[in-house]
Amino acid sequence: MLEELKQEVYEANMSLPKLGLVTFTWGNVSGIDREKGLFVIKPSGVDYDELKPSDLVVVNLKGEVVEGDMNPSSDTPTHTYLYNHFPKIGGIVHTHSPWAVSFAAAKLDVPAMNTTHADTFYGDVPAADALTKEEIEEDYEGNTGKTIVKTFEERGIDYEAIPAALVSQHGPFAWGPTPAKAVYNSKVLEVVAEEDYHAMQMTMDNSRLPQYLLDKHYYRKHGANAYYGQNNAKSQSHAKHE
Ligand SMILES: O=C(CO)[C@@H](O)[C@@H](O)COP(=O)(O)O
Repeated sequence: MLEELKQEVYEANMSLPKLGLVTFTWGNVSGIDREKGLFVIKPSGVDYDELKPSDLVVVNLKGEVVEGDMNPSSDTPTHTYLYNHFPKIGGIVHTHSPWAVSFAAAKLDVPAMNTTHADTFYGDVPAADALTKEEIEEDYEGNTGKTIVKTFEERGIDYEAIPAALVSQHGPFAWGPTPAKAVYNSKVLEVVAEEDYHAMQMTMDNSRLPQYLLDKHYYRKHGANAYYGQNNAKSQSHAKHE
């Protein structure tokens, strides 16, 4: 079942160690077949150098395993929630990449401080609200997806214009129309998080790009009426820093 999607998701998973985004077995990539309502995800705890396309687990949008001998990633409930609430995404990546995790640990947005950021993210990448003790005890992974979606809804952020979020004290989730694009967005996030950290240390400031420069770079890559957001879309987090 879904052999082509398994190959695509396998290749996306294997690009994570090549891009320096994962250590050991940390991280996972999934991809969805929207017509079938099924997604494919990395099995939990499997070393990347031992992973095979046939190991990937097929899961439905209730989070139930429909095919696979291994346990799906422990983050499957988060992927499930995001696929159900962000209907235009086709792939999701979770990593523990160190610079993005540093911002997650500090519960800080990754600010849109440079044009590399603006080429991919139309504003600050938000740190989702930290889960309460009750939410963690109730369903940590499921509520992780919920806090990401709730943060985007409350802050009025277009999930296609800013295809990533930080889960406080855990790490980044990134997404896109395909698994490969989700991996690309995950890597850009790690690069700009490191750049921001150094800029903030040197200037003790986290100043933002002016809106016109954010527009110029973002829409140069995505087009005036970008699939990703609308011409005048402003992430709430960016608007407040103008
Ligand atoms: O952080 C955690 C577990 O605490 C996970 O995101 C990470 O180890 C990846 O887990 P999986 O191997 O995908 O189950």
